[in-house]
Amino acid sequence: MMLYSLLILFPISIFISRRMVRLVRNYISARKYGLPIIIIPVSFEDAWWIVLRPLFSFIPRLPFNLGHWYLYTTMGWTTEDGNRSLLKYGENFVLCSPTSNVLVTSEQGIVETVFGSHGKWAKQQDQSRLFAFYGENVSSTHGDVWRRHRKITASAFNESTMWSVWDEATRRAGELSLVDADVEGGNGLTLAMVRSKFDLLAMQILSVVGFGQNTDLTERPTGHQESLMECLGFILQHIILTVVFNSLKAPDFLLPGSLRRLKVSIKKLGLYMKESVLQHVQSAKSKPVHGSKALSLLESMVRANEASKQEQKTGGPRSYLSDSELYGNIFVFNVAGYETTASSFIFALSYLAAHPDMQDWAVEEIDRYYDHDANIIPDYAETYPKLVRCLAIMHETLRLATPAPMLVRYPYVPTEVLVTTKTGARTVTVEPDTLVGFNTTGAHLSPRWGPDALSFNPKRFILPSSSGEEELVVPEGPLYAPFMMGPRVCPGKKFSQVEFVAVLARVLMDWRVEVVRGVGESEEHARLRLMSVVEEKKFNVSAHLKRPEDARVRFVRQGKFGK
Ligand code: HEM
Repeated sequence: MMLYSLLILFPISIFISRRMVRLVRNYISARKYGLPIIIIPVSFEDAWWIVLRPLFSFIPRLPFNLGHWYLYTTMGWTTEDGNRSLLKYGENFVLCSPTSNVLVTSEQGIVETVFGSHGKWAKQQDQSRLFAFYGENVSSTHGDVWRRHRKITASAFNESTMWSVWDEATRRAGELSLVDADVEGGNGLTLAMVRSKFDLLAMQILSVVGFGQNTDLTERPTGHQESLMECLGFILQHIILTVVFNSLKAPDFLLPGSLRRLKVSIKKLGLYMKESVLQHVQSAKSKPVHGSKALSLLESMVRANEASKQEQKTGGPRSYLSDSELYGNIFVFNVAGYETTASSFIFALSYLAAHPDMQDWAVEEIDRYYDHDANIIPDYAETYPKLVRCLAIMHETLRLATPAPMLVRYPYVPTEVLVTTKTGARTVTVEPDTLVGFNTTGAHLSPRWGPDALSFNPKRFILPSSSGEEELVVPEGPLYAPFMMGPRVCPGKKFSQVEFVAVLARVLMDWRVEVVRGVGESEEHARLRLMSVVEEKKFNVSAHLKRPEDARVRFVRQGKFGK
């Protein structure tokens, strides 16, 4: 018995001692910044902790605030924290763990230095390569390789793509069924139900615009066991499971059903991508594109790639993408574009249900520019630029519920940054083993936004222009950066904005979204309750509600389209 205890306790004590030594070393190094230090015994960089963390969910409830560190041990902790740490510790502080130090910042100068340039600061390797299992891509690469990826992939996000996004999003949103059988009884839909409807919508739009697959959800081409949407959908909805278990080499019979299904979907999606790339390469070689024909992201990318191959200089560095890099990129477009946009829909609709005055304000704009014929899709170039209130609603939603709450970088070599501390500005050297984390949530909810920083007020982004028309004014820089800034700014920014505006405008033409009251509950109380549910967020690839079952909204037909 004694021997068994020793066999177990010995490695554990070695493990703990080594971590203690590293913690002390990192603490000494963190002190040089002159900033508040939060000591955390484990970090979001410890892969084993990510798996075990849920087992320790009791820690925050420990007495005397002993478990305050638990919050900071997950990548998206700022989603839960809101602006609390910023108010308590300031715009700069350090998370010190045995694994590394993270300099958390929302200070303009530091963010501009670190995220504004690509040369000296890199994305954290482990994180950026998570979704590279189909191939390296624009998100997983750095330096010259990244430049090659970015050049080819950027060509996919052109104005003709935006036309497709607009048309597809408007059409799909018009087909949405937002009533459930129980709505007659006045129960409406839980926010979880609404999310799953808009998740599906975002996925359908991506699969059409991304792959050019305008097929039924379940249509299976000859030789395929699953439709493209089925396997893409399954992977995207189980993305964490995919990342964790994709490399598992265990035989099928040892795996639970969901993992077996995942393996099949991963393989099938690979097959679909291979077929699509092959087909587009052949068509790029044989058929030039005429006029403004809208191409899918994949097709545009393949065509730009083929053009690059033609221009390749003998002996020069490779200027085009390999097939696996094409697969890697189209997959990462789907991962990056799906959760982020779907999450914006659910938060925006919840805010609008809780703020009927803002909904009226948006509908007033939509009424001005939309024909009341359901079959007419308004012209993208004519209409989209005018829907500034709808876009302001997206910006306000992304400010309050940003899907990318903390972005991290590390310097390739020891690099100096100017940091403001309680005693004034000082230049500090950031070592390559230290991360700089941009606390976007803190910046978005900072008191710099004024006394109503925590309120939903999309009007803050609108200014009347000299011509009397309303103009969208979005602050530039670290105060508001949901799409990031600098050279690695999100290439799908406009894609998601066009999609959001098209969907919101069409949904609000058809429906009015209202909060559902509990028995004997006042309207005012129901709205406050809805907002309390919306304020409790957690991070899981993007922002999610912690209790989406605890609030309901009802979509009431507006009948403007005579339905
Ligand atoms: C509300 C919607 C969206 C938000 C808030 C968002 C946000 C972001 C942010 C913050 C980054 C920078 C990440 C980093 O540097 O670590 C990023 C990168 C990226 N996004 Fe988006 N995104 C959205 C929609 C989309 C869409 C629709 C697509 C594609 C269809 C897309 C594709 C990408 C790609 C490929 C990157 C990596 C770019 C690079 O590293 O050079 N995103 N996005």
